[in-house]
Amino acid sequence: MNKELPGALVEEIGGTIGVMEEHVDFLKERFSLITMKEFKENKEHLADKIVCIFNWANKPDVNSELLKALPRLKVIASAGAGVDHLDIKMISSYGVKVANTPHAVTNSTADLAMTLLLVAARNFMEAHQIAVSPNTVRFHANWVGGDITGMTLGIVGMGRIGYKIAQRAKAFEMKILYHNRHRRPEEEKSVGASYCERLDDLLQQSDYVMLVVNLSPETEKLMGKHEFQMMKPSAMLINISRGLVVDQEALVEALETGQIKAAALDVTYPEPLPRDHPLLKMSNVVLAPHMGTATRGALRLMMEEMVQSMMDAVNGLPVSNEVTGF
Ligand SMILES: O=CC(=O)O
Repeated sequence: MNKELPGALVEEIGGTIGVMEEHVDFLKERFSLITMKEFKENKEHLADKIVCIFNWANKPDVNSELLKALPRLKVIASAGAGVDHLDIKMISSYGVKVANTPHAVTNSTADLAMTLLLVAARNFMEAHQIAVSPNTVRFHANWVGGDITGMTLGIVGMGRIGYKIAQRAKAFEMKILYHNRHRRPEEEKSVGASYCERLDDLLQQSDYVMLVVNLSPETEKLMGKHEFQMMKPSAMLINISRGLVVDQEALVEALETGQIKAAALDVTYPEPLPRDHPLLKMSNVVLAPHMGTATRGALRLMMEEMVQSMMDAVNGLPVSNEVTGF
């Protein structure tokens, strides 16, 4: 460990949830790294750690015990936009800031949102199975899908990612509706979107409903029985936000009873779903393993955004991307 550099606690180096191998040198040039495993084995290393890096995917257990062991800790840098895995109030009671990476993830997540929309709309999963089957055929009615051009996309949550999705949808010549806490006049104008103050209005008119909100007490189970009843039977739900934004039992029922046509989900609860979960067996469901940010570019940008926040904290500057308002 290089004693000259500020100390950083990281979950792990390499592995599936750790700092990617290709980012290790970049980090090591700036910080003296210690992993959680090393920390657990030898706690006295910790006292001089002033920053932490965590990946939401590991649902890191940032508890009082850890915070007490890090008396000089200034900031927890969390990869990704969502911070629902961290108890920010509790963390800030220790004088520690939390920073996320809201800019790094916008394009990759918006791209995945459109991927899910296209894959579900065009019955791509089934088409792929037919294409690779030994008994493949020249034409199959099951791969006749829904249209995109001219159809209505309802975006629930017009933040950074929602807006990027709207830009992509505009290029696909879709009609765009959005529901958001606040109206976004400039964004509306630039993509030709219409604001729906009531979520029900958006649900009733949309052919594709895209969930892009942060998970919070206000948005938990935002989509329940009533909301599915509001949707068109021909409509599809796409969720790239957090699983808990949807009442999953109500979703299963809506899919089983034909209240809605299909769902494409990057997020569920829990993740991954138990292997006997009904959503895994439905032909009108496309599942991805929570991979909105999983591109090389986004991972690199996330690391850069986290390092910026950590360097700010080390240098006593206002911390970039500090998460406030909890
Ligand atoms: O889920 C990924 C993120 O929060 O960016």
